Amino acid sequence: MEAVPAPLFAFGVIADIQYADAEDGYDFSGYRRRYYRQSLQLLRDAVEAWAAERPPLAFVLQLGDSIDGLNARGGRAVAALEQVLAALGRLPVPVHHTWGNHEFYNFSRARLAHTGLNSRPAGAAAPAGDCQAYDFSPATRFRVVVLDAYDMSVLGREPDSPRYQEALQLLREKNPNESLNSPAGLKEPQFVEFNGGFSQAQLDWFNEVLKFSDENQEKVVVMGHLPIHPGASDSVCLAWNYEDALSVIHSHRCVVCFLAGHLHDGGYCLDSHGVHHLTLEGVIETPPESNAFGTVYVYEDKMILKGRGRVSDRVMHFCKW
Ligand SMILES: Nc1ncnc2c1ncn2[C@@H]1O[C@H](COP(=O)(O)OP(=O)(O)O)[C@@H](O)[C@H]1O
Repeated sequence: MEAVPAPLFAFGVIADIQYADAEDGYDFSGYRRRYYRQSLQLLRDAVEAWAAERPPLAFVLQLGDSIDGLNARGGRAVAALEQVLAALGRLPVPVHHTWGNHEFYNFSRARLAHTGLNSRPAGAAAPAGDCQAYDFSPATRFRVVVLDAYDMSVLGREPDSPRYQEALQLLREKNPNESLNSPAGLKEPQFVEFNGGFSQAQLDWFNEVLKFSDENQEKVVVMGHLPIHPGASDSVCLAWNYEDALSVIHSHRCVVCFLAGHLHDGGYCLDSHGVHHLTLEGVIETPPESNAFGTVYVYEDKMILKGRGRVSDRVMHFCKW
């Protein structure tokens, strides 16, 4: 019998834990149940499963919305975050975090930088300013880029800051609704307050990282809280200027996969340039008897996602090699 080749390395993925010590509730539409308290147990179950994997995982990607905005109202943000980080801290491997809207409902951007959700290694090259994007290389000829989908946003920044004003102006231009969280009647429904986008400085930095990766024959996985391809999202959950991020990716050959959260139903597509877009199902809308996380096994020619609970298994071939 032919031996199954070992992967080069493997990593864990999880999205939208949205933990709060609160009774179950519902999403805005009132139809989707949210298991606020149980989500911490599902995270602990995920950690236990990852910790038992052999060979051990190289790292875990947490795709944003680790705690729910409900915590802010109850003054429980710090306690909730401590519990989530303690659960993840049982893993002996690095966890890389991207920030979602619910992080900003609980903490300012400045504050988040001083919490355990700041996973950017000290001294890592990053865009100028307070953008949280960074990249790292977990293995030879492989790179992970962590994007900051709320770099251009009204969430997380002081109302008197230039970036807040710039974001608000753009949002108001695109969204005339009384509630800026409402996408009703919009030509570009992603222009809602609970989303955000990428600044030009971040896109320029991203372009340089991908140029380096192209030149060094690296394969790149990109992660961000907001999806950037309509085939892997509904029209509301996309990043404001998702097309700009896609243009940067498509002007290089190195990117093999874009990982996102935010859309709790999940999504997937293979785009016209051979990039896999995987939007992970959210833990928060996952019943207690199931789960929503995965392990990605990386090979020379493909990545294999082993999904748990609501997350499906998936083989993602590297189309450009
Ligand atoms: N269609 C809508 N119209 C107005 N407000 C909305 C709408 N959809 C969501 N919201 C509000 O936007 C915010 C973010 O929505 P939420 O459901 O919490 O997003 P998430 O899926 O990230 O948890 C909430 O305050 C919610 O009440």
